[in-house]
Amino acid sequence: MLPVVALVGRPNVGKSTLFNRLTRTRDALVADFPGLTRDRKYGRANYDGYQFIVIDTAGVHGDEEGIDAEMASQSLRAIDEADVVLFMVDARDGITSADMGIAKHLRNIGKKAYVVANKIDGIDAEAAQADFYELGLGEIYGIAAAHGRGVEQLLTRCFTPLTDDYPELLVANSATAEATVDGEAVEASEDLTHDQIDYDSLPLKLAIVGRPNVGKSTLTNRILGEERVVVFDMPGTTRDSIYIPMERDGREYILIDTAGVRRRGKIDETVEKFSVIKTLQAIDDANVVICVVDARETISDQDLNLIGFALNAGRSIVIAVNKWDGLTNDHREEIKRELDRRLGFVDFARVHFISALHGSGVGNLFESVLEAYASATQRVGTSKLTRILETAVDEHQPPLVRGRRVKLKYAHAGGYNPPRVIIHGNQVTDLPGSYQRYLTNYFRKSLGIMGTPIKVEFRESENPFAGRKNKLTTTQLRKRKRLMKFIKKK
Ligand SMILES: Nc1nc2c(ncn2[C@@H]2O[C@H](COP(=O)(O)OP(=O)(O)OP(=O)(O)O)[C@@H](O)[C@H]2O)c(=O)[nH]1
Ligand SMILES: Nc1nc2c(ncn2[C@@H]2O[C@H](COP(=O)(O)OP(=O)(O)OP(=O)(O)O)[C@@H](O)[C@H]2O)c(=O)[nH]1
Repeated sequence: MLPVVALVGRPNVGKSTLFNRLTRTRDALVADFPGLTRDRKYGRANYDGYQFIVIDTAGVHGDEEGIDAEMASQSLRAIDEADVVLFMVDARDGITSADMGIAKHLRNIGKKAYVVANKIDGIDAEAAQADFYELGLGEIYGIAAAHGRGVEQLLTRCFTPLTDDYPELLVANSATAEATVDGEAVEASEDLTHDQIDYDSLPLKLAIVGRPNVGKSTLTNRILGEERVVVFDMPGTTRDSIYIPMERDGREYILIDTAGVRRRGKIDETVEKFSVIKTLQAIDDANVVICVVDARETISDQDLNLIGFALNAGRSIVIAVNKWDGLTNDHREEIKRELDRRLGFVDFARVHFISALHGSGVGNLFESVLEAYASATQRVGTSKLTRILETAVDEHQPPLVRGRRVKLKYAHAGGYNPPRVIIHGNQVTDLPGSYQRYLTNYFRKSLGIMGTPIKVEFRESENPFAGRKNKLTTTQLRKRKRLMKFIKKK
């Protein structure tokens, strides 16, 4: 599971700026659920070797009387869901009464909160920070969210106590990239791990996610109704999903149920049925995600954000358009056109039209689930990948950059789940986006990859890290050491 970090503070202290910095990845997609979450914004952060879920809250306003109500309405919920609270204040403004009010709440709740004094750029940071000890929440961490200063130290500080509880916190993928600094060792060992795993005999973890009311429970029950089931609750907080082992055609699965299978006498009306955190955790924990959308409603931004979150997390996906029963042909054609238009960014995912209620199309879903899983876990050797690269280049030469043709030399596998292909060559960082997309699609087609994102990365043949080592800060070195230790342990 990924740990959850909540950003709280009064308006304008820089919460959104920090949120954007933390959730920015190369293909950033923020899971934003307006309407559902009443002003909370959820994102998946992949920052500086750490991955976690971050919640941005709308600011708590300054008026003393309103604080309780506002904190209760949304910030409190975020704090409740979080493992770590970052309480942001404005280093330039000094303490305000709103800050004092929030601090009081945090002290009462007793959850670990770190006071983050933002906007320390261009001012006497130490003097400005000193002010905030009065909040009574311990050490003050100065940052400039807009420039990134201090952010890494802050994260290292608040995550160090969590690394034992949350092994997923440390990113294995970016560790691979980092670890090439020290040679081939890590990449080789990652391959070894992958090669040692017999994916076919592992239970396939399958999450069924979607907005409220799209039919997740109906689908889960439909799938389970046909199978022999043992239901068990993972004990813990409300944010835990239910894990249900099942068997289908001789293969083991674990269904991760975010909706809660209907069981008589067990429905607690007070618990919010739909939880974004629960959904995001389930996606993260799954091998394959079935994203359920409602055919009777237009595809919403929330649907797209869920799908985007799954892709960003590198998960394989299958899209199930539910409630396909009882629609006229015209209506169906219209829905299909709408889907084509809005789901272009996941054109590699299979789309199924199903009726969870009547069961039609549900069996076929599993074919795509297995196909996506096989795509994500397949093994491909360097020689095959390099051959594909050569054919791609033969068919369509890379462009000239500053009068020289970009040279692509060889390709190798850089990771699995999702598959990563690393291409080495000269001037590769100058390759235009269109050619990078051409190569990505070419690899996808040649490898027959469906339902899973594929990442193609480029490395300069000369050691791109040469001379960089000395420039790493001590914190970076320490973190790298920890990452290496973590990878070796895995
Ligand atoms: N100088 C400086 N300005 C910053 C920094 N971080 C944010 N700001 C500025 O502070 C202002 C508020 O930033 P936001 O990120 O929108 O603040 P917020 O806390 O999300 O505000 P609400 O959305 O109203 O709650 C913007 O004008 C930012 O450009 C920083 O590190 N240094
Ligand atoms: N016509 C039709 N209705 C369906 C279908 N699947 C589900 N429904 C109906 O849609 C409603 C919502 O279904 P649920 O399975 O409770 O949806 P959910 O996604 O689990 O909802 P939450 O638990 O609130 O997140 C119910 O009234 C179902 O009977 C379907 O395939 N066709």
